[in-house]
Amino acid sequence: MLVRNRLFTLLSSSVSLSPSPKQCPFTLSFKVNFSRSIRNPKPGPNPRSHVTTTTASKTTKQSQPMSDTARFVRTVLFLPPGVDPDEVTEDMILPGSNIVAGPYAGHSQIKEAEFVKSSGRAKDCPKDDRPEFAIVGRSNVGKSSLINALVRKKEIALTSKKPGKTQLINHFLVNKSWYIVDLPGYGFAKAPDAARMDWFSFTKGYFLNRETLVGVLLLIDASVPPQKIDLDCANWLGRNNIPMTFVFTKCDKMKVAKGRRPDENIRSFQELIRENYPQHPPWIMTSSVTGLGRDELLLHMSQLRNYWDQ
Ligand SMILES: Nc1nc2c(ncn2[C@@H]2O[C@H](COP(=O)(O)OP(=O)(O)OP(=O)(O)O)[C@@H](O)[C@H]2O)c(=O)[nH]1
Ligand SMILES: [Mg+2]
Repeated sequence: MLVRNRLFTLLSSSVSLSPSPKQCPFTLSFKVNFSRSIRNPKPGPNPRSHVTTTTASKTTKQSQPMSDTARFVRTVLFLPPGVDPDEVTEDMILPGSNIVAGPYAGHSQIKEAEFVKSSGRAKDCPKDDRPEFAIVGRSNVGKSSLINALVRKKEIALTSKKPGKTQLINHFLVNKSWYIVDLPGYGFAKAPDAARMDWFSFTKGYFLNRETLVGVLLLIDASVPPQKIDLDCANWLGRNNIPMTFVFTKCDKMKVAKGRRPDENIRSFQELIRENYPQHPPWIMTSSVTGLGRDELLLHMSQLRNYWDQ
């Protein structure tokens, strides 16, 4: 019940949207099925791997009535495999997120990270079987900065004040066992429409064919109000059943244009997402400047990875 109270406060205190959700041009026209919240888990010996997924429809408890709290928890929180919604307690929720830590959360520290290669096309990407996470978002949202913060190396991924720095698919090998992938940003403000569309044709092949993609971290700039292009991207990923985590960046920026603070922008974004997703995708607040959310995000990635690895 504690869980319910805490999240209810978080969501019900949403600031009013401008424009309101009903008039909002960002409203998505479909409901996304997040049943594949974790992509391509390898079939394995773990007896729990088939019991609980994040979808109610797949659990063995389908015929039992669900408690209000369980229903609420399922709608608002991200439940990783192996977690019973009736057993979620407040201390299982990672701070600054809606993510529950489950039994697959494990070793998450990064001991070593190295740049492996840049690829111009999906078919040129590394061909081994290691799981990977793609970092996606608008130009200048902080993708390269987040990678540097995660691996605690200042310049492993090149950052720039000028949007459009990252132009290729860049693979970074972590602990010799999994990849972080830095992708070019979309929606570079000064690019003509044709060039913006190129982003989708460039990355589409990667998203749709990359068998080892565990999930996408979709970065959203928390220092600005919700942007249509971010919702379009989430929309596209959802429609294609590509599991995503919303990673809110720049949460340290308290002095922002138009007077809206990161927490207000995040609530607005969540409100728009909540309208259209039967189950809320995982989200987390981060700052590459202060390190906010770093350890929590790594733990989240560890549980997705470990489940995938079964
Ligand atoms: N205050 C603040 N600034 C940030 C944060 N993350 C990134 N920045 C700044 O935002 C700018 C863009 O950061 P990048 O990491 O290069 O962004 P990107 O998404 O990789 O950009 P492209 O490669 O051009 O798509 C840089 O000036 C960063 O210093 C953050 O968490 N807080
Ligand atoms: Mg970059």
